[in-house]
Amino acid sequence: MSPYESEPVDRLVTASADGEDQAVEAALRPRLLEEFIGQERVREQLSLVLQAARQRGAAPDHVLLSGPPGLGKTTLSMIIAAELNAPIRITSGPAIQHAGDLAAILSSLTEGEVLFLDEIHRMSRPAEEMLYMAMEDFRVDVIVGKGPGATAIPLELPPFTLVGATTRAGLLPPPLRDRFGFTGHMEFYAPAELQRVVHRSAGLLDVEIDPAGAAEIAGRSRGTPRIANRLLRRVRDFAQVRHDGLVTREIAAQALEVYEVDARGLDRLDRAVLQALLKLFGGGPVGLSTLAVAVGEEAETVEEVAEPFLVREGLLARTPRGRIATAAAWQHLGMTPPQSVRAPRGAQSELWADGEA
Ligand SMILES: Nc1ncnc2c1ncn2[C@@H]1O[C@H](COP(=O)(O)OP(=O)(O)OP(=O)(O)O)[C@@H](O)[C@H]1O
Repeated sequence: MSPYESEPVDRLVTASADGEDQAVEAALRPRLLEEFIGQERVREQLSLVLQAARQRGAAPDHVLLSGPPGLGKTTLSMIIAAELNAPIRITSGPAIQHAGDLAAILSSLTEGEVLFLDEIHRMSRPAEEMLYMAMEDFRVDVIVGKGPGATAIPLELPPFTLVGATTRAGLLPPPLRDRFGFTGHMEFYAPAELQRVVHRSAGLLDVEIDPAGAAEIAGRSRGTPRIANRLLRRVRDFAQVRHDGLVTREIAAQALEVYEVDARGLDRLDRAVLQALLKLFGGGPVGLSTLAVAVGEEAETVEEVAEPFLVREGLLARTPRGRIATAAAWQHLGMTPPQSVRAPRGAQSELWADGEA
């Protein structure tokens, strides 16, 4: 299971969508490629694929979108359909347990339709094998009956475009990966891009916000538009209830302090892990299970929920000897590392190369 998928959804900074997100997201999704913010490379590549297909009057190659949740894979798949003026059918790997489930979907597609298959890496093996043939030859063999009397009835499919999304392109079997004509790798968004996302969403939600307010929310959103949109909604509540509705830098910062999302996007659990590492273990190295006991969480929760972001932010490093805090971690919590840690020797020294003396 991916570290992303195992995140509990009750965290404000989780990248997975909860019920409220799903309801609001539909309204916030950009509809066309030119409204889609950031991901310049994927956008340019995709725009060429789509334009060429439109010129040829044919369905484009199948598209694979890979990257962490909440970066806009579903949104892009809808944009692909909109740009092609084609209908879209949305399903997901876990929803397709049997090859028959997939056969039913494929056989009801219309010509040129876009089929969006989210979490494609979680499809069952027989369905996956059926998909190979459907993608390549626009044909499936439907098996009728069981045992020695079973027969395969070939079924022609209209040309369609599969858009697969995965958080883990590496988990896809090569035969499946190879059948996509184009793979777009989605990256975390830069703060300036997220600021534009916040600004745009604020406009759609009728929230009055100034540029510094949008920047403040963007900086705490962990590079993820879904989180940016969620934080914006919480900040909007705060601005409306406690103030006059206008979101400024100060209001955004105050609101997110109430919700325990700090200036760098760390929440309570992330900070508890760092604090234990620094205060109880002098910055490490300390074993995962010891660290987990210190924060009163399961080792899996610390490893899969808190650590990926802390590692990505360069605040924590996983080493064979245990978890180590980096110079940036001490700095972030406003603490001075002990002398022994400030001048490390050997293997750890590169962790300090860009930190304070
Ligand atoms: N580039 C973008 N510009 C503006 N809004 C965006 C962008 N990317 C994502 N969003 C917004 O972020 C939210 C989440 O996007 P989306 O559902 O497409 O993510 P996802 O990658 O499909 O996530 P998951 O893998 O969890 O389904 C949506 O509300 C969408 O409007």
